[in-house]
Amino acid sequence: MLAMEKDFDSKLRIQSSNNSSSSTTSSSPSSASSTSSNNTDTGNVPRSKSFAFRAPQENFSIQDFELGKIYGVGSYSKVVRAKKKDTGVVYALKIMDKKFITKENKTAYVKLERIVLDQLDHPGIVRLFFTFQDSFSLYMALESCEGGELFDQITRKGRLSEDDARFYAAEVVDALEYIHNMGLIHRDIKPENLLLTGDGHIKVADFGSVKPMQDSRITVLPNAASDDKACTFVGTAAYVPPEVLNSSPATLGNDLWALGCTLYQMLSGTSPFKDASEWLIFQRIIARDIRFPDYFSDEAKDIIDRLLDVDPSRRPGAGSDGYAALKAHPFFEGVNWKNIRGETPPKLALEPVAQSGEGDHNDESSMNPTNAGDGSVRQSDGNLGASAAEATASVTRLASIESFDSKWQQFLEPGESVVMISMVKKLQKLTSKKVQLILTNKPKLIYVDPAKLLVKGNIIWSDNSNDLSVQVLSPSNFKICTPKKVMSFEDAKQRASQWKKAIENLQNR
Ligand SMILES: Nc1ncnc2c1ncn2[C@@H]1O[C@H](COP(=O)(O)OP(=O)(O)OP(=O)(O)O)[C@@H](O)[C@H]1O
Repeated sequence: MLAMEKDFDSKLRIQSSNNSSSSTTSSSPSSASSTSSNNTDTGNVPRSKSFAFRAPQENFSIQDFELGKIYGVGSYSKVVRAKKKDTGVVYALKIMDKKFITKENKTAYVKLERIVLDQLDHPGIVRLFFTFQDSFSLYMALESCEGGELFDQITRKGRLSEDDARFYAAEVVDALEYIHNMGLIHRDIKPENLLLTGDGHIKVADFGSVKPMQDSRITVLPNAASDDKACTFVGTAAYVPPEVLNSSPATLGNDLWALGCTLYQMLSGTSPFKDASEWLIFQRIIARDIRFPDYFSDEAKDIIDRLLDVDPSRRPGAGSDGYAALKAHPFFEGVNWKNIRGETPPKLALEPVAQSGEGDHNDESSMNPTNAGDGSVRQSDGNLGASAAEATASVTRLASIESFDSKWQQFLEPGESVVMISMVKKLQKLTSKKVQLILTNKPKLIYVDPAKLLVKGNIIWSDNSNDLSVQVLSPSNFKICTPKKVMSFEDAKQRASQWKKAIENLQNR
């Protein structure tokens, strides 16, 4: 952890020029909007090995901020609304626990996101203003997106009108054109990572999976590059293109496929390759099994069909004429590409009032910055109407395909399918045991001894959260609570919140 702190420090203090002025001019959201532009010229992007970050590392402490609600919890971070006490400026503070990041080997991802966001300057991309750290945590002060996730808008509205979907898709296209021109592949485009400003404009977020292409204009520090380990993919199951499932290297076509899936989801309310388990989702993707609802216009069907081309180089935006082909598609007719940020956005659907558990926003432990990275329960995840398949498809890795082995089928009845499955550790006071935890659409929740292939426990299902609930303690650790028993589990793939979501979605189905 110390090494990481030093590493961050040294990388952040390479050059002092510009920094003092940038810290006063660029560390507030208002200055961001004045400097933001659609300009894809990278003249202002430092390209040498030694450079000063635009977003400086400040000597702030968490006490300098008044913390508000938790915007959300990621696999290794927590994002909290935070008002700087002296200036009154509101940020989205991304808090990462150093110990956890180091333990989980996420250092390279954190550095990469930091350095990439630092060099991106576009109104459609979440801006990084400054960073700071203390002994326990790293903090990134991001532009606060008060409108929440596009995912929540789709969930609250059921589905979007074609005009509204066109507006959001055009803003995403505009930001993606910039990202691709900078030589980056985002690799996790999906409605959860498309945030909205308070007035309803799109901001692309979550650059933790970003991949710089060979000719990238972005300067990447040593050890900050993301890796593509064999047998894993980066991204989210429901939005992954078929070539990635066949282990082809990432191209910008990945993002265009994901854009097609996202547009489909805006118009229909669900992603195109929806199914009861990741395994089935992958099968659908490989078979390119797409069904368009009747109410999709011909233009919408056509653009989605083209974006979901199995050949990544034929997706509009990936060809030799670049984004011109995508922007000229009849679906986008009438879009004023020169001034899309000047258009009036769709009206935001507001958060439904007080679901149970919503009061946790002010829960002291979740507001305690030293708990950063503890993966406290994601607050308003807006997922109540979403299917369990989609919830479980989120933030999962291809490695889980291997755990979806036919040997688990013997624990299913005919017609029953797996919603979520993980090799987890069942923690007891002094010992821990590896078990296969299996959630099915019945619903049924069992854990199985993986060596003896014996059911070791059947957790009595209840749709009532008083009788069955999941408590997330960290990205990896969670408890399943029933009136008689509390069972603790550790999921090495950090899917604690996904387990919670999957179980709750089945309870709310
Ligand atoms: N700038 C922001 N403004 C408002 N909310 C944000 C902002 N950035 C992130 N969030 C919210 O916080 C949640 C957690 O974000 P974070 O970047 O930590 O992880 P993630 O992208 O959700 O997940 P993962 O790291 O697992 O891919 C997001 O889902 C989003 O809803």
